[in-house]
Amino acid sequence: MNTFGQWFRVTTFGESHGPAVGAVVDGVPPGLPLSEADIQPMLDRRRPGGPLASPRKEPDTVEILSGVFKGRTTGTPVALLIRNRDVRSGDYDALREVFRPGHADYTYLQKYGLRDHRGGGRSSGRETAARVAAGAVAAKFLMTHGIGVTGRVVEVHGERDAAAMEEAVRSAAAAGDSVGGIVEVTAASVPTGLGSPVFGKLDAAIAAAMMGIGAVKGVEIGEGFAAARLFGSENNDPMDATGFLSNHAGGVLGGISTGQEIRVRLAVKPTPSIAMPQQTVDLRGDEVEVSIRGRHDPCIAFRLVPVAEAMLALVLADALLEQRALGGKRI
Ligand SMILES: Cc1cc2nc3c(=O)[nH]c(=O)nc-3n(C[C@H](O)[C@H](O)[C@H](O)COP(=O)(O)O)c2cc1C
Ligand SMILES: C=C(O[C@@H]1CC(C(=O)O)=C[C@@H](OP(=O)(O)O)[C@H]1O)C(=O)O
Repeated sequence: MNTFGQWFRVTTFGESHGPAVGAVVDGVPPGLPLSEADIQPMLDRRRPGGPLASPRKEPDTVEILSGVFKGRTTGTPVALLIRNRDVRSGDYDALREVFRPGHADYTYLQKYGLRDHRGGGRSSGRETAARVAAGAVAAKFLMTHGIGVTGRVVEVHGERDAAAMEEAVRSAAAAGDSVGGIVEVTAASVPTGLGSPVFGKLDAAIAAAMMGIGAVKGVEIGEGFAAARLFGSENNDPMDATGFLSNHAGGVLGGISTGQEIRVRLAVKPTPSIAMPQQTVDLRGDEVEVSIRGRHDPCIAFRLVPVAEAMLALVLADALLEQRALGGKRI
């Protein structure tokens, strides 16, 4: 069973080098005003291009195929399509029989017994375009409850200053290498009472959603790992008659939202596909050296910000619908 996605449900489809990627969003309440213009800005923030990202030229134009009539959702599945426009599968010819260190090539073959070697296929970061489109629908629904989700890169390769972060990416790319970073995503004006105390914990749902994004290797909520080094007196959030006096918990206590800002941090690993020579094996198990050409992000953290926002929006939309359905405190 999924930890989230029981009420506001999303499936994505498509491969990086197929004709399109897309999403089907089920459970969107009827009557929500929705058009492509609500979704496109979030996709524009995610799409490849620019000095710090893959040079693949994808317009990432979204089409709404169903679930909307006269500018409002009908309560039926909302299908979203994004066509792939700049596929260059020849880049992967030399990798047909080789496992890229750090990518999903080896494990995918172990699981399915076959592999779409063209750009990672289903394991490509390209799939996140579909999630962002779905997340934009969730964000639109959350807006009707006054909830807003925003993210930012807070660190790249240990650097926190914007210019130093950019330089870290540029110099790694110039050396044929890549760097990772930390992304923070927050949700404001979340009502109290979302989530459940045991299996449907809101923090567990958030962690599962974030870990479900490629290249994410760690998730923290509130103080996260730092809490392990604090005293209880430092980590607790005392209350007075006006409410909580601090937010070390990151907006969730006992699996249920406190009504404070939800604060999540993601550790994003360095991009696996790098030009620098690396040791690996081929399909026969023979040792080979691989140097990966093609169009890759030298740092995924910047690309991941709208994806993390989308995932948090999807979890919160799901939790809101659950709260409505279970007839708990009225929201
Ligand atoms: C938005 C985004 C962009 C990505 N861009 C690249 C890329 O250009 N090259 C690459 O090798 N991996 C890229 N990745 C990472 C791989 O998709 C990911 O590392 C791979 O699927 C293995 O999964 P794992 O890192 O979660 O174990 C990207 C991931 C995301 C979310
Ligand atoms: C295309 C996108 O990112 C891609 C993610 C990716 C990977 O291996 O994850 C590899 C690269 O693509 P290609 O398959 O063309 O080599 C990136 O450009 C996108 O985000 O839209």
